[in-house]
Formats: sequence, C-alpha cells, structure tokens
Amino acid sequence: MSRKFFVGGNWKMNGDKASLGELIKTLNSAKLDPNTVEMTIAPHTCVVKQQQNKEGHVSVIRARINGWLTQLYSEVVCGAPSIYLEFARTKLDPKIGVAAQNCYKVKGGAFTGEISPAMIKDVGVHWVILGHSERRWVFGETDALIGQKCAHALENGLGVIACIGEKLDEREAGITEKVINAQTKHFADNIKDWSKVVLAYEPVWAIGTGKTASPAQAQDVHDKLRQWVKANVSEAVANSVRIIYGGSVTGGTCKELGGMKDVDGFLVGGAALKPEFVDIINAKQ
Ligand SMILES: O=C(CO)COP(=O)(O)O
Repeated sequence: MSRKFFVGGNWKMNGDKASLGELIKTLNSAKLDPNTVEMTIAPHTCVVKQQQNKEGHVSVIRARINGWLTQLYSEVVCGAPSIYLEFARTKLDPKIGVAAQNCYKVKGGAFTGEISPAMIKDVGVHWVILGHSERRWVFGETDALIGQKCAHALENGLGVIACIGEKLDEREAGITEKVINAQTKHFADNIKDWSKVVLAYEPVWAIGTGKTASPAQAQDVHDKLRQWVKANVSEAVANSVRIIYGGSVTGGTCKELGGMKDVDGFLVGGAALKPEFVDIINAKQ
C-alpha cells in the first residue's frame, strides 16, 4: 500500500515573527515538484508527471496508477509555538499544514497557560503534536495524560502527530521495543479513528544531539511498530498509518532514511528552521 510521505517541522520554542516570516517565505516559494499532479480516476488515484513546452502546451511524460509516483508529493506540516499559530497559518501557503506543539485535554476552563483543540481549530490550524519527549521528560507529562489529550484532540477534529521514543539507557538495556509498545498502547487506547493519526518515532538519544538513528535502526523500530499495530489494532491500520522518524534528521541524512520501507516521513527539529527543510520535504522524489 502506498502511504503519502509526511514531513513535519517542529519549530519548538524558536524564532520570532521576523525569522519565522523569512522561513515561511522560503517554504512558500520552494519548488515542491509543481509538475506532478495527482488526479482521481475512480477507483484509482493516478499520478501524472507533465511538461509544458514553449507554446504552453502541456503533455504527460510519465503516469502511473497507485504505484511509485504516488510518493512524489509530501504532506508538509509545520509545528509553530502557540503564540505564532495564527501568524504561521495566515502566512504559510495553504498547501502547507500547521500544527500546535501541545494542547490540553478539555475544551476550556480554569487551566492557566493551556490551549485547547477548539482554540487551535479556531485559528485555522488542524494538527497537534502530542507526547513529544520534551513534554514527557522536561515537563513530566505522563502516558495517561498524553492519552487523554489525544482522545480529546481527535474528538475535536484535529489530526495528531503521536510521538514515542526510548531513552538511551532504555536502548542500552535492550528494552526499546517494550518502551515503544507501552507508549503506543496508551495512544492506541485513546484512538478511534486512525486516519487522522501519524506515529512519530523519535528516539530521545537522537533528538538535538546530531546522532541520527541509522537507517537500519529506524527501519527496525518502524517495522516492529507496524507489527504491533497489526496485532493490536488491525492489519488495515498497520498498512495505512504513516510512521515517521525524528531525531537529528538533516538534508544529508534524509534520503537514505526516507528510502527505508517503513519510514513514511520525518519529524524535524533543528533542520526545520533552515532552508534545508525543503530538501527534506523532497527527500522522496
Ligand atoms: O524533536 C525533534 C522533532 O520533534 C527532533 O529534533 P532535532 O531534529 O533537532 O533532533
């Protein structure tokens, strides 16, 4: 089954209107393979590579139904600090999505400092990142709380980028799979509709350290995750859910990682603030 490549940029607590505005200009003007169009000729999705001659006539140079070319377009979503969500949504080209980096588990009330999915949607934003390791390990969010947030976000129509990942001592102790499965179960128990969920495997030891997981390490965990989803959710969900990798992804490492069978995209931190993010978006072309 073909899964649309998904590239998330997590800006974390970085930038200001000036620098994010510059980044947004770069993203809006980036060449995201404009010659490729996707059209639906029921019941198939057909991807067509076209070329235009000097007279403006368009001809099809390559086309394929449900095959390799369907990967040419990536879904791109930028995770902005909450104070800049509306700024990002207003300035970014509509073909690029925006995500909040967190949200709370209820619609509203006396929860100083929090934002709700209803507020996120109110400013035109449709995604939220939940369970990021910085929320878990800097701010002490538990699996249970993250699960409740996930259920509430989905019920309120947001897409969820659900983050999981082991710490270095857990990898060294050989319990990566156990840790990842337990974190995924807390999400899964709170997900009714998987079509709006992207699973992000982000090994904590690879985040912001410059130590990317090797393509083989990433593939190994992604494969095991897909098997877990198959056994505990369904085969259909296992085949369709995007499992993306995060942790020191750069323009230099993205192609090899993105070539792995079960790596369906990335969640990018540092490099998402630089023009090389465009190379990462296009890693699959
Ligand atoms: O945490 C990350 C994305 O959510 C990854 O961050 P880096 O790409 O900076 O390692």
